[in-house]
Amino acid sequence: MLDPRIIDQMCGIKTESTRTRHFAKKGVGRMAAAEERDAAAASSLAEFHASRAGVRGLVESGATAVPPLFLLPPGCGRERSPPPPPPQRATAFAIPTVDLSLPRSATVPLVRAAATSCGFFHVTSHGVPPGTVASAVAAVRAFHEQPAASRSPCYSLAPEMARLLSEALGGGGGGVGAERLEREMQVEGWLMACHYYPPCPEPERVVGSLEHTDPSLFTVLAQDAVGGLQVRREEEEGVGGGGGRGEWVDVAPVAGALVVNVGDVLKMVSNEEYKSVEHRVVIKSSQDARVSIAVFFNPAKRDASDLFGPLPELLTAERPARFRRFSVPEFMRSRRESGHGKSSIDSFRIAAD
Ligand SMILES: O=C(O)CCC(=O)C(=O)O
Ligand SMILES: [Fe+2]
Repeated sequence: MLDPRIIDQMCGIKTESTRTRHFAKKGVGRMAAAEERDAAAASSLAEFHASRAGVRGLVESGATAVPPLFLLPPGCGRERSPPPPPPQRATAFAIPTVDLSLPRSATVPLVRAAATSCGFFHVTSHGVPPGTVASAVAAVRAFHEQPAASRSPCYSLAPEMARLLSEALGGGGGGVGAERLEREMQVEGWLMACHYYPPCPEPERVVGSLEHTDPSLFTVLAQDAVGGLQVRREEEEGVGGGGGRGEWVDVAPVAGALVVNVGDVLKMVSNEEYKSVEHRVVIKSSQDARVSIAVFFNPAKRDASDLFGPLPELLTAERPARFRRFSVPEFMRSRRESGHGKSSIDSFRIAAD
């Protein structure tokens, strides 16, 4: 059994390794080696995904060494240093501690000293009951430590959705191919938002979440039975598309179903074949709190030089590219600049003649 800390490290290393593979791609003259390495890495990654057991599955399979997939390539300058020899005596680095029950005149200089020296500090007497933290930690642990048979569908849903959305692009009948999106951008779920919408005595006077489009490729959402998710329906174009027109309609929860919605990145990559629809959450109940969990799937290729745009095979004389190419950092910057939740894709739109 691996130490759980190693699992965490493995998760961290995986992310780094994905990024480093993209750096490797840029080495002119070492292209063949880099491509070979990429192909090998892609096939190990595919094998890992096919196991449908996640990183924890490696632990359960009794792995005693970190598979190469999770290691940075040698010479990239970002490898982890070899583990130090076992210490003769405990040498744990102690970050400063700030006891929040002390008077302000004491905590301010302590915080200043900590923040200006090592930048990390513990806070104690913070008022958050230990049981509250423990129950949040236990919920995360319980999810990841379910039997593999219960967890594995979670790992397979995302790649399956990416393949389906890809295959359905370009007029069906195979479309652009099931692997196209994965090849173009390497789809990964790297952000989860857990929402809790408390009941409200005057539900009609508030919103749980303001109208927005998701900046993702696509989002998978689990919701309980309370309801409150609404999408903006535009008459001319079917459902959605933003622009602040159209009527809000409820997306009633369906027992056992998950909601999938297209995000702004996929709208642009699909050259607007797919809609990224404005949605919001209203409060439906003065009695029941609502819980939802959104997982946002995005391109793993997030370097400034990884450019995406409408897939070339979707472009025709009648339907030329509607968006210019963009990188994920550029897209996220434009999203921040356009203000919370506002779609910024119009700044990438190519004006029609
Ligand atoms: O809670 C919901 O149903 C929607 C949440 C949402 O739209 C989001 O997290 O982007
Ligand atoms: Fe959303």
